[in-house]
Amino acid sequence: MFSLFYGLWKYMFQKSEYFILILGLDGAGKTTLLEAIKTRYTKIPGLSPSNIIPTVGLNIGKILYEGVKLVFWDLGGQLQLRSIWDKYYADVHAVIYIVDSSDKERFKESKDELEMIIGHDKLKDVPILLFFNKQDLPNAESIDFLSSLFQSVILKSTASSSNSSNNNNSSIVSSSNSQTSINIQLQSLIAINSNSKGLDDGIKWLVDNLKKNARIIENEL
Ligand SMILES: Nc1nc2c(ncn2[C@@H]2O[C@H](COP(=O)(O)OP(=O)(O)OP(=O)(O)O)[C@@H](O)[C@H]2O)c(=O)[nH]1
Ligand SMILES: [Mg+2]
Repeated sequence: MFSLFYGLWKYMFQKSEYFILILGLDGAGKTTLLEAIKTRYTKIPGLSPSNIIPTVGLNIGKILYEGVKLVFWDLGGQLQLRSIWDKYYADVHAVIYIVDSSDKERFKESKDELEMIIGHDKLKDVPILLFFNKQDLPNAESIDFLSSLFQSVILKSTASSSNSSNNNNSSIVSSSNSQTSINIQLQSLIAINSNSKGLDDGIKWLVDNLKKNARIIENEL
């Protein structure tokens, strides 16, 4: 009986809370993004980019956005730290994946990591926000170029896709077979600028998707 009332109380009064994992190669800008999110959406500003050092453990940020709580987990991207990424997969509602748009030598490495994420069993039905960061740099590749480069990973991961669409910075790829469905948004970003439109657009897309259809994580019940 108690659990019934508790469930009802939770449903009526508690704000939804979503966990979001921030992944990407070392140096892509994950922590810079996390700090920009704090600056943009909370009253306490995040660290300035000059005070950010490479991540070894876990950085956490929490915000309230349009009535929902978002908890961001930022992990280190160095090769030897990537083996712990998947320990978090079962506990997240969404993934943000960041690419350094100027690091041409590592696009292949970044694509390979993204491919593993998209294809991972524990991340089925989880929305993925793919940020092409550092768009302020003169040697950054264009969003068109990066979109077609990364589109191949997305399509490969959904080999049985029945339908895909692409407009400007966004790409929603879906499949009639729910086992291979994927919901991914491609978005430009300048993480060092906490007021960038890319940041706003990306977070809005994420929250809209979570509100519509977030997966249920068992140990939350
Ligand atoms: N120009 C420019 N530099 C950026 C941007 N975002 C991040 N950087 C720089 O990229 C470098 C790496 O940023 P981090 O946020 O530490 O990268 P990370 O992905 O957290 O790296 P790890 O913690 O090692 O996995 C820093 O020197 C940042 O200032 C951006 O939008 N533009
Ligand atoms: Mg970091």
